[in-house]
Amino acid sequence: MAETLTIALSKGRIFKETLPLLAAAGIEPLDDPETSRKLILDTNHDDVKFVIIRATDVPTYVQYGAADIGVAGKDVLMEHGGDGLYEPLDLGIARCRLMVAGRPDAVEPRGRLHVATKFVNVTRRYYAERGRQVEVIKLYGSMELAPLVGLADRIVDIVDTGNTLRANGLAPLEHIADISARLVVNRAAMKMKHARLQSLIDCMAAAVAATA
Ligand SMILES: Nc1ncnc2c1ncn2[C@@H]1O[C@H](COP(=O)(O)OP(=O)(O)OP(=O)(O)O)[C@@H](O)[C@H]1O
Ligand SMILES: O=P(O)(O)OC[C@H]1O[C@H](OP(=O)(O)OP(=O)(O)O)[C@H](O)[C@@H]1O
Repeated sequence: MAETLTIALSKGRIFKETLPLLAAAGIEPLDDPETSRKLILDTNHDDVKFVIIRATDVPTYVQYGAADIGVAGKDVLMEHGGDGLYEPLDLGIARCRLMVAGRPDAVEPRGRLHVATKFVNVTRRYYAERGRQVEVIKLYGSMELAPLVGLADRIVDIVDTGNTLRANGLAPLEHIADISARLVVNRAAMKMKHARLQSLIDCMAAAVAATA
């Protein structure tokens, strides 16, 4: 049997939207991660496995070679930095925008701007490039709450429909980047398992082109 090919995916929208692209490459899971408690899923190929992990952990697993290939949002990749990763394909799925948001009537504070986010590296870089010293406050979720309770003046978060911001009386203020999910490949695996990975990338690229 050939050496195992390990594919890292997160539950939810990434898994759901990647499935048809993997099916185009002839790869299908034998379990549903939404109902199964298993973290390693078998597929219809004995030598292909999925590992089901948090979205933010995908670059780390692929960087260290614990997974050969994975799917991660560009937001997560920007925050991770991309060390040890090859990014061969924009899958065009899980599209959204990374934005600065705040109260619609937001004024500049007297002191430093306080910005709450889980994207601390991206946020520091964004303001540093604009020559602004800001206080970045690391949160792990529910960023929209921060300006409502006086924890921060702004947030940096994902915006899709804008419903979450609106529901909390916030508005998008500055666009940082357009986001979609990307295929990421471990650099060493790309050499060692080149033929299999390249044919998987090619099949997925054809499926992406067909849906565009
Ligand atoms: N509302 C959204 N609409 C479209 N794409 C989104 C939306 N929210 C997040 N995304 C994209 O999908 C990716 C995965 O999001 P998902 O909600 O599955 O994980 P998460 O909750 O951000 O991560 P974690 O599991 O670490 O909390 C994000 O990195 C982003 O690129
Ligand atoms: O602009 P919207 O369409 O409201 O989407 C934006 C929200 O989606 C994401 O959250 P998360 O993935 O936790 O929420 P979801 O899975 O309910 O979209 C993100 O952190 C925002 O809170």
